[in-house]
Amino acid sequence: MLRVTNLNVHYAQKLVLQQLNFTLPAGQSVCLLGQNGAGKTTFFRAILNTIAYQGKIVIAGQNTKKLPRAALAKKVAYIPQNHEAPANFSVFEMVLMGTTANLKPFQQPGKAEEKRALAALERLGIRYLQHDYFGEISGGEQQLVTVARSVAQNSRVILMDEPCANLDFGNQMMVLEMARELARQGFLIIQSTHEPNHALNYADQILLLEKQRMTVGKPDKLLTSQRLSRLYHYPVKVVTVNVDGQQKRFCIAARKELKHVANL
Ligand SMILES: Nc1ncnc2c1ncn2[C@@H]1O[C@H](COP(=O)(O)OP(=O)(O)OP(=O)(O)O)[C@@H](O)[C@H]1O
Repeated sequence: MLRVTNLNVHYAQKLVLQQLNFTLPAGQSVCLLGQNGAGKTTFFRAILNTIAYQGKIVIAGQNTKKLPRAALAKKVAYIPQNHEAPANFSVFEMVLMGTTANLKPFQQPGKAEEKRALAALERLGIRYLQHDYFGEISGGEQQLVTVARSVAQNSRVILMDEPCANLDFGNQMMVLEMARELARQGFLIIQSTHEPNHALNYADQILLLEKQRMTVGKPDKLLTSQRLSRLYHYPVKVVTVNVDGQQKRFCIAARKELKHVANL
């Protein structure tokens, strides 16, 4: 579904992504981990063809560099980290806009698109917001609307840049479960996150970005105490807990005392 070959990205003299080579099949929920500034958004930008890069990115057999923007939008939906709030659009209109990626030039959304937009709002549990202005709802609600828009877009690859960042605990779980459900329906979902517990419990596959390089693997193999401590420069322990007969793994901070606080 997504094949990345010899991907290198620089900003001026600064090398951000170096020699990335991997393939991700359809039907997976993938978590992308990496420190602040590691290059997660840059990786998404390369897939979206909005920055210059060396190498090749192929989605469903097609080189994304050669796809016109509209054709790429049919294949990839993107939820950015910070969304601008166009105050004069309603929530329903915002989500309906997602459906236009699949329309012909100048074609207006019809009944089928309206139905899809409403279904996406329903799925995110925010249909009650449909008549509100996007600019007048909370940051977390806006986040859910952008997720609904990407679902309405119906592209087979969905890139989510920290989709849970502004959400309350229940809505975080809902987005994670929805990502997993969409993956079961054949979508490829890649979401960046700073919460290793989301990756440990909800991802089929992990992308771990460290020192410009990407490592790909299953959560139980890749997300060890040692690896996560090294990644975040902070001692953590991954523990296994039996939850209602199921073995779940959690990452917890393992520093015994806060030395940096004592030094203040
Ligand atoms: N337009 C740009 N011009 C120059 N440098 C940039 C640009 N955009 C990003 N960078 C740099 O590239 C590096 C990777 O940035 P990126 O936003 O991809 O990181 P990230 O992993 O998404 O970070 P975070 O987790 O903090 O959102 C950072 O050092 C950043 O300062």
